[in-house]
Order: sequence, then structure tokens, then C-alpha cells
Amino acid sequence: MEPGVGLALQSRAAGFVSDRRRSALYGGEGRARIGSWRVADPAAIPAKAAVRAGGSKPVAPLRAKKSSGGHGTLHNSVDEALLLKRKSEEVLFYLNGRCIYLVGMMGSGKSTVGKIMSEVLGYSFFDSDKLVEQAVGIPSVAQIFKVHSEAFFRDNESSVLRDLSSMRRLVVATGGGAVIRPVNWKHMKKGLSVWLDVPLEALARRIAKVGTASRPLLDQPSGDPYTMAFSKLSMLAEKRGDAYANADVRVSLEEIASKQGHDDVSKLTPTDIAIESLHKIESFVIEHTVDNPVGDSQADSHVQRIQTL
Ligand SMILES: Nc1ncnc2c1ncn2[C@@H]1O[C@H](COP(=O)(O)OP(=O)(O)O)[C@@H](O)[C@H]1O
Ligand SMILES: O=C(O)C1=C[C@@H](OP(=O)(O)O)[C@@H](O)[C@H](O)C1
Repeated sequence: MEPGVGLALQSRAAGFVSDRRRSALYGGEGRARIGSWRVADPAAIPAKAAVRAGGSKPVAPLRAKKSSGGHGTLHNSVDEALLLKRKSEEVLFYLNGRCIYLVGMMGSGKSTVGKIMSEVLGYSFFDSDKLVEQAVGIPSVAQIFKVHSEAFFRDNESSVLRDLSSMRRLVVATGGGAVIRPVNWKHMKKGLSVWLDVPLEALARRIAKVGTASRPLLDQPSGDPYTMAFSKLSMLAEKRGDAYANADVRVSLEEIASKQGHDDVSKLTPTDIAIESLHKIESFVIEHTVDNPVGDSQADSHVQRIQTL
């Protein structure tokens, strides 16, 4: 099994910093029940999104810009890294070693956000697609689909999730289709599940940017990449219905963007999303403290401590 990602918090967090108010992250809680997907006219969506994330690659170290806005950028970077760190310390107490499973459509940022979360929590990161590739001995999901079948891939995905579910202190980026099998939920419910709910337009923009070679369900021989990705994602989302809503926690990018005063989720960085995910996890665990192995009195005193910070 692969080790944790081992990238420095500073380099990860700093590379994904945005320049709007931090406090907006914590405005209004609310647990909506339905996702943000709606089938919009793909032609109305600008083909080029401001995609700033670097996937699993290490990102540039913390650095102030030379322009007059440089100090602001540096402060924002430090602020955001500190927020992330502090939130992770609070969440760690409640997690008590439980694993975190990220679910969501292809391209929703499970790997990108998951690596940031694992880093700050001191958890190991696993990508279930990669574990299936290792288990099967075939280097890509696309090839597994081709050489075997989707059903074969799904069986292996379930085995991988079963094996992971007996472990502790992991952040797992699941494959986008893991939610369709009830048995996978049985495994994931041993930890905490987080749905990264990203509008289809944003997903299609991301996928169009990186291509569909590694995602066989979106692969297309021809056509405009954005339009094709959007149409395939829409079909999949419809087929999957409410399956993602089984997650313990829903992190809606539209909600975060709206709290921050943005009209476009592409303004959100993976760090924004990681912070919000930790925040929602904390709220969920506090709400469900009865089932939480952390004792009530301990949790209460911790809440008091947080409130005095
Ligand atoms: N918040 C974000 N904003 C813009 N692009 C992002 C964001 N999060 C992830 N990405 C990009 O989207 C693509 C898919 O992300 P990834 O983490 O691989 O998704 P998943 O694991 O859910 O399939 C990658 O190219 C990644 O860099
Ligand atoms: O949504 C899906 O059915 C799939 C998502 C992919 O993972 P990502 O969500 O990491 O792209 C991968 O498991 C496979 O191509 C099938």
C-alpha cells in the first residue's frame, strides 16, 4: 500500500490560496438535502475556466507577489494555512482515528482536496482507483475497463474499500462510481463520508481541461471536450440519482462560493474546500456525539475550549 503523501502543509496550502474574506467560510451552517446539479445549457458556459489547482503535483511554495498586492497575498496565504491547521487540530479530537471517505463525481476534487486534508490531519492518503490498479496489476482504470470490464473494476473497487475499512487514520479518495453499490456504503460508514458536491458545469470544465483518457466513462472519440464531458456527466448524475447524498456530510461548492460572495465556484481553491470539509465534519461529529466514541464530558470541555479561542 502506498504511504501518505508527505507534502509539506505550507507548500500545499499556499499554492491553493484565494484572495477573499476568510470569515465567510464560517457563515451559516445548514445541511441541504439535495445536490447542486442541474442540467444547464452547455453552450452558455464559458469554455475556459479559471482552473488553478495543480492536481496531485506539488505546488509552488509560499511566496509574496512583487506587486503592491504582494503582502496581502502573503497574509492571506498564512491566514489560510493557519485556519486549515487549526481546524484540523479541532477535528482530529473528534475523529478519534476514524477514516474519511471522499465521494463525488469524477473531477469533483476528491484526490486534490483529500491530499490536503490528509496532510493537515496527519492521516495517510489513498486513492481507491490507484489501489485497484495495483491489486489488478494493470496501470490504469481505462485499461482495466478495456481488458476486463466495468463490473470487474467494480468488484475490485469493493474489495479495496472493504480492506481499507478495517484501517484507521486514512483519507480515501473513492472513485466517482463507488456510491452506486450499497456494500461500499457499508464499508464507508465505518468512517465518515464527505460528498464534494460540484456543479456539473464546473466538473465539465475541469475534465475538458485535463482530458478524459484516465476516465473511461467519459471518453469520447470526437466533439467539443466541454460539451461531451458535460453531456456524459449529466447522464451519469441522473443515473446515480441521490446516491451521493448517503454521505454523512455534504460540501456544496455553490454554498461556499455564495458565502464568500462569489457567483462562480471556479474562484474556490482546494484549500477553501478542505477547510469547509473539516468544518462540516466537525459539525457532523458534534451533532452525533452520542454515537461518537469520544466521551460526552471530554467533547463538552473541548467545545468550551474551542469557544474560548
Ligand atoms: N477547487 C478546484 N478548482 C479548480 N480545479 C480543481 C479543483 N479541485 C480539483 N481541481 C482539478 O480538477 C481535476 C480533477 O481533480 P481530482 O482531484 O483528480 O478529482 P477526483 O479525484 O474527484 O476525480 C484536476 O485537474 C484538479 O487539479
Ligand atoms: O464515476 C465513475 O464511475 C468512475 C470514476 C473514476 O474515478 P474518479 O472519480 O477519481 O475520476 C474511476 O473510478 C472510474 O473511471 C469510474
